[in-house]
Amino acid sequence: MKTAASPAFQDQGNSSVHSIPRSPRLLETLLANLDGVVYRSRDDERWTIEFVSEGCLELTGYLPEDLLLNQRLSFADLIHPDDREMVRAHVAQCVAARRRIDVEYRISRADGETRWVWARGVGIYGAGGKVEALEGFMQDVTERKEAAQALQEAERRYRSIFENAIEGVFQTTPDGTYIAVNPALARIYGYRSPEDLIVSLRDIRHQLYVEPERRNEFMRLMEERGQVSNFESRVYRRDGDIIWISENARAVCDEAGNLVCYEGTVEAITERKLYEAEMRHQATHDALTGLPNRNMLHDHLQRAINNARQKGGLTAVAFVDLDQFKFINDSLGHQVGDELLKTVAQRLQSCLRDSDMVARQGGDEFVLVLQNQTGGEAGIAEVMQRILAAVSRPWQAGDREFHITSSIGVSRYPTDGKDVETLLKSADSAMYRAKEQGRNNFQFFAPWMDSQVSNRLEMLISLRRALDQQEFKLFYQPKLSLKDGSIIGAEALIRWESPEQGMISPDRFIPFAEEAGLIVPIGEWVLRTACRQNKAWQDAGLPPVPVAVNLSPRQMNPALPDFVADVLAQSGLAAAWLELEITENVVMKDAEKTVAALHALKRLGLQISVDDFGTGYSSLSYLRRFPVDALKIDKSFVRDIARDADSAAIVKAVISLAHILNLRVIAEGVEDEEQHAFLKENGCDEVQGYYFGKPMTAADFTRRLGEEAGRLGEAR
Ligand SMILES: Nc1nc2c(ncn2[C@@H]2O[C@@H]3COP(=O)(O)O[C@H]4[C@@H](O)[C@H](n5cnc6c(=O)[nH]c(N)nc65)O[C@@H]4COP(=O)(O)O[C@H]3[C@H]2O)c(=O)[nH]1
Repeated sequence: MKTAASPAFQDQGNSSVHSIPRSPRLLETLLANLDGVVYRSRDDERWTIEFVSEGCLELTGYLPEDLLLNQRLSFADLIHPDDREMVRAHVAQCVAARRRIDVEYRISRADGETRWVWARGVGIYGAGGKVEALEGFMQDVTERKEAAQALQEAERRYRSIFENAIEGVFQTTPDGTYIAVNPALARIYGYRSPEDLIVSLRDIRHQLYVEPERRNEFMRLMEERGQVSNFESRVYRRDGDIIWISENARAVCDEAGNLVCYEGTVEAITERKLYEAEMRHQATHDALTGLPNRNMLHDHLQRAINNARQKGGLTAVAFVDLDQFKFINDSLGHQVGDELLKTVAQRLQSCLRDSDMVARQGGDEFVLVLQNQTGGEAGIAEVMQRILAAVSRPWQAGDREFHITSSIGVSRYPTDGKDVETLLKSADSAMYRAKEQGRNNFQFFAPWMDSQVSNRLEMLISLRRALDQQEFKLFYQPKLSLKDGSIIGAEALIRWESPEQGMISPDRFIPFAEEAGLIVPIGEWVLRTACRQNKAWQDAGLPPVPVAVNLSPRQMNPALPDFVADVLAQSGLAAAWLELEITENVVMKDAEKTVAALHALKRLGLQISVDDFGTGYSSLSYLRRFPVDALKIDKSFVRDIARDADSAAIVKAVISLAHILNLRVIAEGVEDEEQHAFLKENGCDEVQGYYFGKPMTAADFTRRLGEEAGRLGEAR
């Protein structure tokens, strides 16, 4: 018996007050050994203690005597101030309702520590029904309370994670109904709440998965491995939208190993999927036209070859190149060029079946792969005709209308090549053949085309050699006055005498030389040669005429005026006997710089004419700003003068407007008397064409000038 903690008892000596009778020893021992305290208090403001058992010291740190009749402190003082009101209300309610007191609260121990206690008790009622005392038992439940609180906290935390997770969390039965889901899953699947999802989504296989087999696959993996990771599927949201999700889940089994449910997480990955698809698309498609690019073309063609090898059938590869693309790009700018490429891409697609492919190979080149051509060559030819017609339909850029044509080369598997590279090369060679044939046509590959200089690399090597080995020649074509038919000039036209292929026309190599940057040295050679030749004719006493030299857009650089001055000085030719022919697109391209360069050239004293007039897009009024002396009407208008009223009207309009602008007019490509008569009648100044003389060697032109001198002499 701990004397210091001996039970305190205050006999009230009042028979109306219930009191614990003086206990026998057994009861005392029992009370002393209780893990808690037995108490009796008055139901007054301070809950004055009348009896408290020995455990008081251990529970509160105070001796029973300290509390007895509030000697040191009252029972109310012992209760933690924050809980006092709650305890008071609870006790009052219980007493009033004659219920058992059952309450948990904190007390402040003598050593300052706060402990949780669980107090139970009853009101002791007197004869009048008035409560006389409260009796009960109180024990320390701090450990249980803290454990419960920790559990609650842990649960709260997990619930918070569950409720607030960005990922969806679920539990489902193996037969596909939801047991529990979190708000995120409801959000991902488009339901109002987790409850809404659980009641609405009853059949996961069919209501959720776009491909119901995914559920089978999910179950199979679960059976085999007991889990799935990064399981990606397309699913329906409540509103029918389709999204991508990725699931991580595991099978939950009971102790006996029986499957209870599946639980896991769901991540919405639509954006990532779209991004991945976009990346894949970018790697395999051309950004401008959206068509498959070179990489995809190669893969596709390889598959087409494999297919044709296994199953037979004719596969064709068509190389489509736009004829005037460079010109449009240079003169109208890249934006218009881009629009044109997009238009052509759409038109090509519209000519093909779904199983065919059109890819952009680069620049203005497109490649078509036509599989399983049951119609044979005739069928392919029909498709090519359709494509030529579709590409050449007029197209609109802003408020202007344009025309463009294409040249197509076709190779066939297996006749023209058995692998991707060879088929493409053969189609490319055939395309060059189509260009040579006058453009706006298609050609099937033939083995002899391989020996032609159709490969660009070979072309480049050959052109460089041609410059070094002096394989270029200048021909001269006479220009005549329409007034008296006299020779009033010569146009210098380049020829390439290739040791392997004989005479090659400039149409075949000039565009390539322009593209490859070789036009500058070639152009310099032309200018020197023409000036030297003209000076030689003059020195030989022949009638002096200006020689006209074609200038490519690439030559229009700031150094050109100095270079021309230098060439004139070296050759000794007076500037008045040199004429430079620039095409319309040179004029239009970078107008400010061109105006400056043209003025500098004009200051040297030479003549400038605008070539191929009418084929480009410059307006006559625009020409007012340029210091030019003459316009050359393109031969395409001259050719059609007699047949086509529009061409005749254009030629007439150009002549009269040029005269208003004080410019000379030269018609080129005059081939017959009818054209000659029309031009003369309508006031054209000069003519050039096969009717008066084809381009000829310098020696032939010397003779022609000699005859002219004789004729002039006779006339005098
Ligand atoms: N159908 C027909 N054609 C006729 C007639 N009369 C002349 N021609 C041809 O018309 C072209 C006129 O030259 P271009 O329009 O400047 O067109 C030239 C010019 O743009 C370019 N070119 C020629 N030589 C040079 C050069 O030295 N430098 C540059 N940059 N380009 C050149 O190559 C183009 C073609 O030259 P060529 O084949 O010599 O073709 C020449 C000439 O042979 C005719 O009555 N009927």
